[in-house]
Amino acid sequence: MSALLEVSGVSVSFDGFRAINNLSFNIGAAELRAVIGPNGAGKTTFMDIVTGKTRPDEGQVLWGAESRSLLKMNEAQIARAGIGRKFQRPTVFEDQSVTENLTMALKANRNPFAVLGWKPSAASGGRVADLAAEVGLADHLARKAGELSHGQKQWLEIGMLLAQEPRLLLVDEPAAGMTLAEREQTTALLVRLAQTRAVVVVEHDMDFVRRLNCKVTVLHQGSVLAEGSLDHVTRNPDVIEVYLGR
Ligand SMILES: Nc1ncnc2c1ncn2[C@@H]1O[C@H](COP(=O)(O)OP(=O)(O)OP(=O)(O)O)[C@@H](O)[C@H]1O
Repeated sequence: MSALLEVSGVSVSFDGFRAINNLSFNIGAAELRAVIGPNGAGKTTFMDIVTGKTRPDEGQVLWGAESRSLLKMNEAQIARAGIGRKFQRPTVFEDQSVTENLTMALKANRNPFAVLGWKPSAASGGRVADLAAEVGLADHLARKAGELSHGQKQWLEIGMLLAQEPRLLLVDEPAAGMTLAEREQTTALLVRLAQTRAVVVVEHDMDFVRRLNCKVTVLHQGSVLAEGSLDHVTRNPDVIEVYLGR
C-alpha cells in the first residue's frame, strides 16, 4: 500500500526541548489510525507539523502520490491539498442552523472568485443533506447548532470538514465529553469515513480506541514507541511502563 502521508526523520525543538524526535511513520490512503501516548508525547505537535502550524527543524513530510513536501506549503495550502483537522472543542456557529453551518462550509470550499457570486443552489442543498446524513444529523437540519448535544456538535463540525472533501482527517480526542451512545456513534462514523479517506484519531480513551479496531501508533518523547494492533502494543513492556502502567 502506498502512503498518503509519509513522515520521516522529523524533529522539532522548543527552547532546546525536543518535542518531536526523529519521528517517522506512514498513513495509507484509506486507513483508520489511532495515535496514543502519555501527556507531552508529541501528539499535538505532530498534528501541528502536518497542518503547517509548526515547522520542524529537520525531516520530511510528504503528501500524496506525487510526494509533495508539506513543509513547502502554508496552512491554507495544506488545507486545500486535502488535510482537515478537527480540534477537540467543537467550533460551530451556535446561532446558525445545521443547514446554515454546512452551507457556509461548502461556500468556504469554493475558490475566492466563485464565493463572490455564490448563492445556495439546489445542488448545494442536496450536498448539505448528504453531509448531514453522513454525520447522523439528517433529522436536525433546521435546529440551531447551539441547541445540539456536545456529540452532535462534534458531528456537525466533522460534516463541515467533509464539505472540504479532505483526503486526510486529523481528529483530536473525539470521545472527550461524549455519552456512551455518542461515543459508539462516533466510532461507527470514523470507521465509515476511513473507508474512503485516511482518518487519524488522537485519543486517550482506551475503550474508544479498542472499538476503532485499527492500527495504533504509540508516541513517547516525540518518537514512535510501538505500532500495531491495540492488543499488540498494550502487551509491549515499554508501552506498559511509560503509558499504561501509570
Ligand atoms: N509551542 C511550544 N513551546 C514550548 N513547548 C512546547 C510547545 N508545544 C509543545 N511543547 C512541548 O512539547 C511537548 C509535546 O507536547 P504535545 O502537546 O505535542 O504533547 P501531547 O502528546 O499532545 O500531550 P497531551 O496528551 O497532553 O495533549 C510537551 O512537553 C510540550 O510542553
